[in-house]
Amino acid sequence: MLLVDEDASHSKHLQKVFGVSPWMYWVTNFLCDFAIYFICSLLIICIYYLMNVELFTFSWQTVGSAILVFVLYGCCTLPFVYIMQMFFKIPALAFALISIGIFFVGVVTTMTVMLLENLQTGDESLDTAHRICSGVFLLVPQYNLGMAMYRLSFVYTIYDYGRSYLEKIGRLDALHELPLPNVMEWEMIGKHCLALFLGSLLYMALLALVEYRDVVFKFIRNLEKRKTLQLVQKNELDRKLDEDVMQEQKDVENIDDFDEYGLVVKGLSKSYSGKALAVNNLSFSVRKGQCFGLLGVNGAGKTTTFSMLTKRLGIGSGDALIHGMSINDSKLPRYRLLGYCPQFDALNLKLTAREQLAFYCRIRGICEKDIDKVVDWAVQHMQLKPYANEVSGSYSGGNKRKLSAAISVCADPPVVLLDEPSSGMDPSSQQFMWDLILNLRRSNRTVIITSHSMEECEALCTKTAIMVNGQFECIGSIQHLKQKYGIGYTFTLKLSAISDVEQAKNFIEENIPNAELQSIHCSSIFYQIKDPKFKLSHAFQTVAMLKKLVSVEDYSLSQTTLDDVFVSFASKSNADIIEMHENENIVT
Ligand SMILES: Nc1ncnc2c1ncn2[C@@H]1O[C@H](COP(=O)(O)OP(=O)(O)OP(=O)(O)O)[C@@H](O)[C@H]1O
Repeated sequence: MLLVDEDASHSKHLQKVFGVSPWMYWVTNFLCDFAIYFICSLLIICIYYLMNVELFTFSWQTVGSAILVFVLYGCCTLPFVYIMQMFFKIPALAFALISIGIFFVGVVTTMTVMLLENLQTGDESLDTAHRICSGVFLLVPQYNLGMAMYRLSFVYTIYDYGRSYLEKIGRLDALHELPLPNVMEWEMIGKHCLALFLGSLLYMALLALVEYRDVVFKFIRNLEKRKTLQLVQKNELDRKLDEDVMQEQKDVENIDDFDEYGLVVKGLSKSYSGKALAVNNLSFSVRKGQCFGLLGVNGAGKTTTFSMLTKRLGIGSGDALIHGMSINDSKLPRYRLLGYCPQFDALNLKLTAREQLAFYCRIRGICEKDIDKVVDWAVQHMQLKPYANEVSGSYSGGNKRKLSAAISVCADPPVVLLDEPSSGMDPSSQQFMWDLILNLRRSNRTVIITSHSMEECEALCTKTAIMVNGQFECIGSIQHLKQKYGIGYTFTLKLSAISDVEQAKNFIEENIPNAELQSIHCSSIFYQIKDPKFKLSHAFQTVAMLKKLVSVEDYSLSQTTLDDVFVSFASKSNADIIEMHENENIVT
């Protein structure tokens, strides 16, 4: 259950970002699970022994064999379950279905072969069915456990008959000379032990294959890269790039001294479907001590970008360099360089803030003697002291976010990625988070944030890019964006009746030709007037004339803010999505 939980909450990914290699993750889990399983198995055998249940304890050889079978079964079943749990997202469902499945499969396969064996003695036609079943079922760990236990009980049954007979004839002194079969023989538990041993190797190899699939199946990655590049090239022909975005691309290409840069992203792209790009040829650079803001509407591709930077997703095409080293470089010490706060808090809700911070400090290689100091600092600094010893499941959303941010900076990494760091926070917590980011900048850390808020980017970022449908629509400092896009006015008109909208729209467009329609919501019409020399009096006169034709409930004219610019990009995103779906429908 914990594994499903860790995967679903992205805590496993966070551990990997902070330096836990896949093999280390699975080996530690295996050792921990196996230790618990082994102690439980020993306890069962001890209880049998103490309660004088002779079935598995009548001789030391049987006890040893039972322990061997349990050990091999544990080694085989644990990686088998690790693979099975990957198909689930809900921990309780995984627990229920996997345990019921294991029990059911174990009982059915074992009972089938036992029945066939018993029936076979009177009917030779069942011989083939028995041979096939007992051969194929060797692949099932639970069958091997069941049959091994059945064979051990079979030896005991012979022993019990022998003992009763010797007792009857008064020769119990010859008990040790009973001709019992060797339990380790091939047809007894030998083949089941070997099957369990080979099964453990098989399932461990499968687990390794799943974890290292990108390395093992390099051709799939290369194929994806080629496909993504084709999509990027196809898109390149259709799209018209903003001049600042093009300049940023050129600047990135021309960087030859990476010492000044915390992060350089070159032509990063990703496609999930193989048909459309979720991230389309992003290039940007962030100097040390600066904060880069990735601003975009829902679905713009911000999280996908972060997922590639933290290697949760393989890069479709392009590259990213952290302190001059490619993130694909196996020598890159990501655990030392990168801090990451995911969009959804990747916390273990059963641990306290202190425990989680100590856990991640250990993962990140902080000396044991310093861990308490770091944890105290983080708890104090993040205003988590009152809750530090409570399980994080009981925290409010804002405090969970603070804890996630604390985890991302606990080892003082030089590059910090924060995915919507202040989402769900009240204004005072938001201010607190902003102070934290500003402090990171002051201490020469490179910070990259994603956000939906222009205000946040204005307060924190030295460079901001607005992302629409996976690509940058504009990039630059907030001052630059304000100068470039924040000119002119936003003109809003609210009518009393929706039926008047068309007439009002035509009238405005006739009388104010440079008014660009941004959107229409119910009876409200939004225009942008980009001409800085536009006379306000002309707008008022036009509305006064319009009022004679239709009933105007309200209207406003204000200078364009960056939020208006963002909203206009968002409308463009929606329009593009609708157009894309329409095209898809035409094609189908
Ligand atoms: N696992 C996935 N499989 C298929 N498509 C996906 C997957 N994850 C994201 N997408 C698609 O990729 C695009 C970008 O999604 P992404 O989550 O990166 O956006 P975002 O900007 O982070 O949005 P939000 O602000 O809502 O988090 C969207 O169109 C989304 O539907």
